Amino acid sequence: MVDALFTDSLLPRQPQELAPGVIHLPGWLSVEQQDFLVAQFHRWGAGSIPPHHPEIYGKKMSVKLTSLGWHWSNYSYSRSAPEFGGRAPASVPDWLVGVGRKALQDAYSSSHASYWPQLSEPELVAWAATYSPDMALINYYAPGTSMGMHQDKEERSSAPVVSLSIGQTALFRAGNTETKTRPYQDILLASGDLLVFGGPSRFMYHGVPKLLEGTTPSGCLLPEGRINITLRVTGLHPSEKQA
Ligand SMILES: O=C(O)CCC(=O)C(=O)O
Ligand SMILES: [Fe+2]
Repeated sequence: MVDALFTDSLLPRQPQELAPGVIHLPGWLSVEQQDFLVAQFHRWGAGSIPPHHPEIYGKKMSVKLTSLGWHWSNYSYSRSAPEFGGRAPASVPDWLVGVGRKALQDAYSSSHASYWPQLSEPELVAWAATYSPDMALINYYAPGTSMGMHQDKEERSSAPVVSLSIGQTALFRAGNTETKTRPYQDILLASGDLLVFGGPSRFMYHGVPKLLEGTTPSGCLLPEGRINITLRVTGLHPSEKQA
């Protein structure tokens, strides 16, 4: 009861630099943008690779996944999905690349980021404009699901990861780059929040221990659960396939 009183919307949510390179901007997406992304989520899900529970070493993840640009399976990227008739995912649309660029520009502006990337505003704008994510992971967390601590390290690029959240609030655990264990910081990622992690924290361990019940904003087009979209630069050539 008391816990519920002090979670999420009742606490002031401010932009926060959790660690060098890790910036959380609460409420970055407007309600209209969130609505658009929910509709888009359904369109992507109806495409060549339906949301599915990926298997990791034979064990199914609780989260459902689809992707753009590259298919992800068992810690590796491929251009097509053998599990889905060899079909290839749709590519990352230009508008979503644009969202990624704006995300870097906003998150890493000197008003939020004091440690990294330490660029002047014009340098930041120019750098953000070169961000070209060639893959997006689109996760759906049904109520009660979670994601264990892991590093996003299948990419051969150290470009930042841009993460967007829609629907139920998630407890997100931002760890360190060495171990899955402490020190870590727990934050709440609510509908519309932006999180970026790059630079010295690009390969930090992170996970989602749980979703919070009763936190779907009223009017949200996603009736339950949570969508998380991460944009990544794979650094892979389109003709490559990871073993
Ligand atoms: O759902 C999240 O906030 C994080 C998702 C994530 O870590 C991943 O897809 O690799
Ligand atoms: Fe991740």
